[in-house]
Amino acid sequence: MFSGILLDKKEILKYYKPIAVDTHKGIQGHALLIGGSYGKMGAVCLSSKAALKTGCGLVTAFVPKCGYDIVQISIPEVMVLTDEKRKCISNINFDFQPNAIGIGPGIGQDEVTQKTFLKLLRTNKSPLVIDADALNILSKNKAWFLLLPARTILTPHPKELERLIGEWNSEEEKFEKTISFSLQYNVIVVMKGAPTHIVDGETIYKNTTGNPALATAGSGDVLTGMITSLLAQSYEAVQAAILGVYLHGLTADIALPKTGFQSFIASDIIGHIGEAFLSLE
Ligand SMILES: NC(=O)C1=CN([C@@H]2O[C@H](COP(=O)(O)OP(=O)(O)OC[C@H]3O[C@@H](n4cnc5c(N)ncnc54)[C@H](O)[C@@H]3O)[C@@H](O)[C@H]2O)[C@@H](O)CC1
Ligand SMILES: Nc1ncnc2c1ncn2[C@@H]1O[C@H](COP(=O)(O)OP(=O)(O)O)[C@@H](O)[C@H]1O
Ligand SMILES: [Mg+2]
Repeated sequence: MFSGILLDKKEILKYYKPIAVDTHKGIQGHALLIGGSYGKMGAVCLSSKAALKTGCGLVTAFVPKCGYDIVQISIPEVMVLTDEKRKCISNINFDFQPNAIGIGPGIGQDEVTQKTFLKLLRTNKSPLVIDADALNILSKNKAWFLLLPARTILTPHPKELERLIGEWNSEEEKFEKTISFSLQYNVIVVMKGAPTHIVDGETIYKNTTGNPALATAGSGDVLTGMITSLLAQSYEAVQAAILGVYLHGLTADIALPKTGFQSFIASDIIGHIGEAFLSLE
């Protein structure tokens, strides 16, 4: 029997903050999405667009040089900073203080990318979401776990989770190991799956939205953008994770009668974020 907290609409409305009438883009949060590499620029495009569509005022994407035109043309609302390298990220450098940073979608695991990620971990002052290849880099360098800022959000799928915490022999052991990891490093783990669980120390949240339509490329990249956006809008870390996961799943539930399971793609998640928010009003 599940003994944690079920994430249904009633629970979500405890955290959800409607937009203030007098807000403006300058106080609505500035998210920085760091990712992309040659052939995987779509991942960071999806994250950045999802961040905007989840309500933050400004979004900047930091990408390798080859991503400049791709991001500018596919999402004109997003600002772009580029690395000096063409195909991968080697020197993360920006001259503003983001309200939240999401790193990992499509970033690859090149040696130079690993080095600059380490530098970011040592110097960063913004709330952080770590996904995809940034998680895989962490798994290859487990000593870096100690550098994770308190309340960092990690969003592994089951394979990424296994790389982080090692194998498990039962569901129970998987949760025990994830809870220990979360407690030891004071981080929040979004255990993506069907369903997704969010582990914050000994508290476990179980999501109630979502369906197999989400089993499609880029679905997690979108989630990273949504959670980073909420974090940039001043939601506390676990609340950003919870609300992001709930809304992400809800988009697929809303879209399903129109798209069916098969034709739903990650861009359809982004296309339905508005309806998901409206259902909370
Ligand atoms: N359009 C794009 O640019 C895309 C880029 N992507 C990027 O590609 C890189 C590699 O990510 P991947 O996740 O594909 O590669 P990984 O090697 O991390 O994960 C794939 C492996 O995990 C297993 N796996 C995934 N979900 C699972 C689940 N729910 N249960 C059990 N096993 C599961 C798969 O069977 C496979 O063996 C990342 O940087 C990611 O962001 C992907 O997100 C796909 C789309
Ligand atoms: N059968 C399913 N039911 C519900 N959610 C699913 C299902 N399959 C995948 N998802 C969700 O889709 C997302 C997949 O993330 P991920 O594997 O990182 O994708 P990608 O790396 O391609 O962006 C997660 O949020 C996961 O919970
Ligand atoms: Mg992923």
